Amino acid sequence: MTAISIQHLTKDYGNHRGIFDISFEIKEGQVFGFLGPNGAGKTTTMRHLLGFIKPQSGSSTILNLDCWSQSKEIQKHLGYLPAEIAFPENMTGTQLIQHAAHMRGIRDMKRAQELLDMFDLDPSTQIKRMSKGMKQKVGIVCAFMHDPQVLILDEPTTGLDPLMQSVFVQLIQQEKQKGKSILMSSHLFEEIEGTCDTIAIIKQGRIISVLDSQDFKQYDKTTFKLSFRNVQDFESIQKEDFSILEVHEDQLQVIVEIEDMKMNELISALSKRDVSSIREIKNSLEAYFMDFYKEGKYDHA
Ligand SMILES: Nc1ncnc2c1ncn2[C@@H]1O[C@H](COP(=O)(O)OP(=O)(O)OP(=O)(O)O)[C@@H](O)[C@H]1O
Repeated sequence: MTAISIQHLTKDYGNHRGIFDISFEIKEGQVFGFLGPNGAGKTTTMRHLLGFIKPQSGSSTILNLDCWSQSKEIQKHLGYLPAEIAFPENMTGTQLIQHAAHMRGIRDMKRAQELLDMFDLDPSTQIKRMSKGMKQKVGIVCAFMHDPQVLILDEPTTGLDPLMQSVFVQLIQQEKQKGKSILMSSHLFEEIEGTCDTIAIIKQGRIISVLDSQDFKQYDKTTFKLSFRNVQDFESIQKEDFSILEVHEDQLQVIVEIEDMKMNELISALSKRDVSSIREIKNSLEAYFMDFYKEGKYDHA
């Protein structure tokens, strides 16, 4: 069954800003990553799903309910974590969580307590005295505590430290196991790589690429910075059949991108040469996405 469906969604704010002809579907039990540079249109798309914005054209549904006209019904099945959470500052975290539970008619606070334990949060502090990370944890508890069927998470790990980011990845994996459908925007490649079945990349309001996790494997390449002790070896390696990204003559350095299946060929070529250092310089999936993020590439007029 389709959990979220977006069909030709458009909201033109003028000056090429907004979203244009966005279409994608998220199936039940699917974790869908939404990636794109600042101002690309992720939040605008999500706000349509929440029923906060009326589309100029196109439509969106959650669990076959229309996001604009049936948003109240959708709320019962939806958990939402906004990118910027505006909490009432004069409450404690506990009061806010209880208030949110009351609004949703939740009496059993077992799941809320499990989430508090998982994220190691004592919510008794006044919200105005909480750090950004603590507020984010309160937001996560409020988004997940009613065990919603569909989750929309806008940059959910903003402000969380690396340990808590990994706890969050575990939470997403658990929810996926339970069959929940999740749309999540993020700027963190590891988070996306560790959780998502499908990724859509949005740029300047348009979807420019949709990949599924099988496709990521095709980008299993590693980039190495190789330094040599002599000019002959530095020059001869460039004549081998490797994809050379950069050459730094003054440092006798070559930057190569190697597909995993060609790794043995690289090792064999290096064993015949005098190598002073080998450094892995970046994750290939990240490199792949960076290509889309870069100014000028895949831009629409
Ligand atoms: N209410 C509005 N009025 C005018 N322009 C808007 C409005 N809301 C968003 N925009 C513009 O639409 C574009 C998309 O913004 P959006 O917030 O959806 O981007 P985003 O992908 O979520 O960015 P970020 O990663 O920075 O959060 C931006 O150019 C933004 O300035």
